[in-house]
Amino acid sequence: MMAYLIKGVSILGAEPTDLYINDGVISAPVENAEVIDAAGLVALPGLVDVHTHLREPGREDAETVETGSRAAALGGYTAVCAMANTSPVADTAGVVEQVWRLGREAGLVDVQPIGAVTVGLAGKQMAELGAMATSAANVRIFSDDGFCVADPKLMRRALEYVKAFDGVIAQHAEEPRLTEGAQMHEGEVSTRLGLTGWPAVAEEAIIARDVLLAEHVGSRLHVCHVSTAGSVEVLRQAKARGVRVTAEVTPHHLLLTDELAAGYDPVFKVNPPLRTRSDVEALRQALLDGVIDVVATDHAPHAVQDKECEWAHARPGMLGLETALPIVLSIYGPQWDLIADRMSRAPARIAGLAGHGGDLSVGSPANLTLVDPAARRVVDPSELASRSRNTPYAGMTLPGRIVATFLRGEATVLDGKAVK
Ligand SMILES: NC(=O)N[C@@H](CC(=O)O)C(=O)O
Ligand SMILES: [Zn+2]
Ligand SMILES: [Zn+2]
Repeated sequence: MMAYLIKGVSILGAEPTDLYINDGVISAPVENAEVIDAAGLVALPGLVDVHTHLREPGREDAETVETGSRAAALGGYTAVCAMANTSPVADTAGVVEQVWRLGREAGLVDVQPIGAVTVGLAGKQMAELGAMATSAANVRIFSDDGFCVADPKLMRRALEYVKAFDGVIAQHAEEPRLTEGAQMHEGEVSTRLGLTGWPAVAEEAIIARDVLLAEHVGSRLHVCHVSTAGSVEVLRQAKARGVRVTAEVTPHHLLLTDELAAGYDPVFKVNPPLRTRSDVEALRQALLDGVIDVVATDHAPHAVQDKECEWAHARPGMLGLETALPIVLSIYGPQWDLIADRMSRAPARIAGLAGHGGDLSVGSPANLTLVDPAARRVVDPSELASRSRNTPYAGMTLPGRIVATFLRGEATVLDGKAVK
């Protein structure tokens, strides 16, 4: 294993220093280390994504564990949690172990599988949560993402069940009866365009119900892709009461609005939909306040034929892994401690990933990324490592280039390029 001297690096924006990596950990000075000139670079703990779609098994034409892992490493990530809406669904020990193993084989990030809450994501019968928890994949997050666990009794039972092993239910909050046929955010723009609306209350009503259920049974709830100002208020009150709830926001909900639907380009179609400017402002403030705990990408690759078609027929979802840090930097600027907390420490804690989200002190696992905050780049979909091309940021100039990423002391990215 190669030893590295990362020379003149700024850890979380502090005065430049030398950082050594040896034997998989941040180490005391060693001889014969490979020198990386890190003047002007900032070191962050490796980013952790609690919400990634890798599409394998089943839609390897859109993404594989390997291509998604490469996109993640290039984005500065050292761990991603892979959502269960694959084909077959990750609702058994067999499937989660397969995804976990593929992640190990790719060796670019730690791939932590998420297990489905219900069999086939059908919302009828609870999946074998215990078997997935005790499998080699060691599943702790369970989610029917893509669908809402709409049945309150099932949701209650799932919350109770995972308590035994400190698991968490990650809810895609969407009351299905309120979003039938929905194409975009319900508001002025949907009225103007004549598209069926997805009202904010469809999200807020489920979050309100679920925080009450989590409070009632004393379990952990995680809310996926929070998108409205009203949801933030429900979460703020629940947290003030001490409910064990955490929440995520995506880079796209922190930046983009429903006005983008006006061009009918399906690259902007996503679930939950892009909302209004005032929702965006509330989400930005909630991430600062800690009412929203983490930034999660909801990286949702889709094949060309599923995206480059009529708006109504296009699949919802957008790429996120390779642009998340630049988007967050463009919004918040160099608030490195905030970024490290919301994109590494807090997500590692929620996912129970020991070894990630550390403080880069001597002896801790060398999971880290080096960022050049002064570099700017134009997003070019053809240059992405993802197998899909559905980025909403094409042509945008964004700050921050990921120069290197290390997973347990092994370089996964050097000079801005994946090493394998
Ligand atoms: N976010 C999306 O619009 N799509 C996700 C599913 C989901 O996160 O709900 C997908 O799997 O494509
Ligand atoms: Zn979802
Ligand atoms: Zn998702």
